[in-house]
Amino acid sequence: MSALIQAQGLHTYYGESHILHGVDLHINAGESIGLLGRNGMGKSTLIRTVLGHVTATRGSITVRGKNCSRAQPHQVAKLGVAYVPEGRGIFPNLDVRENLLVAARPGFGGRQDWTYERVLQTFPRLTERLSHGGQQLSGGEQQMLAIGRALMTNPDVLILDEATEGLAPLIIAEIWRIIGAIRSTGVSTLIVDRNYRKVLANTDRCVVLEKGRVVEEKDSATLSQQTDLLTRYLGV
Ligand SMILES: Nc1ncnc2c1ncn2[C@@H]1O[C@H](COP(=O)(O)OP(=O)(O)OP(=O)(O)O)[C@@H](O)[C@H]1O
Repeated sequence: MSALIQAQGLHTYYGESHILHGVDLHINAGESIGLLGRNGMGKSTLIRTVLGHVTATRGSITVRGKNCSRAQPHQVAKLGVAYVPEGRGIFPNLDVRENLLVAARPGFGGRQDWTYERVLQTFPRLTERLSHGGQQLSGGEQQMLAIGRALMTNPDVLILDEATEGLAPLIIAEIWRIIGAIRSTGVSTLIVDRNYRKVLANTDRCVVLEKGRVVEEKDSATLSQQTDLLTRYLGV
C-alpha cells in the first residue's frame, strides 16, 4: 500500500528547544491513526510539522509522493490534507451556512464527494443552527462546524487535534460518532485526544510519542490489551 503521508526522521525545534528527535510517521489511504503520548511529548508539534506550520530542520515529508519537506500549509492542504486545529478556527461573524460554503472546494483530483447537503446530513445539529453566527454556537457546535468545514474541502486525510477538548460528555459522544462516520467513508484520519481508550477504539494503528521520539507503533487492538505499555507511556 502506498502512503498518502510519509514522514521520515523529522527533527523539529522551537528556537533552541529540540522537540522532535527523528520521528517517522506514515498514513496509508483509508487508514485511521492515533497519536498518543502524555502532555508535551510532541504530538501537536508533529502534526504542525507535517502540515507545514513549522519546518523540520532535518528529515523528509512526502504527501502523495510529492516532497513537502519545505511546503507551506496551503500546499499541503491542496494535496488533500485537512486540519481541525485545537481551538477550532471558525469564522465567528459568519453563520453556519456561510462558514461551510466559504470552505467548499474540490479535493485532490477534483473530487467533490462532500457536498453541503452531505455534510449537513452528517451533522444534524448544525442543520438546526444554519442561520446562527459562529459566535452564537456552543463549544460542541463550533467543533462540529470546524469538522464540517474541513470536510467541505473534500480531504483524503483529516487531522483532528483534541477535537473533544472541553466539551460536555453527550457532545463528546456525538463527536466520536461523527469521527466514526467519517472514517467509514474511507477518509484517513489522524487523531490526537486525551481519551486514549477512545483513540484506541477508533483507529487502526497507534503511534506513541515520548519526549519527541516514537516509542511504540502497533495496531490499536493489540495495544489496547497491553496495559503495561499504556501505563508506562500514558501514565494510566
Ligand atoms: N510555540 C512553541 N514555542 C516553544 N515551545 C513550544 C511551542 N509549542 C509547544 N512547545 C513545547 O514543545 C513541547 C511539545 O509540545 P506539543 O504541544 O507538541 O506536545 P503535545 O504532545 O501535543 O502535548 P499537549 O497535549 O500538551 O498539547 C512542549 O515542551 C511544549 O512546551
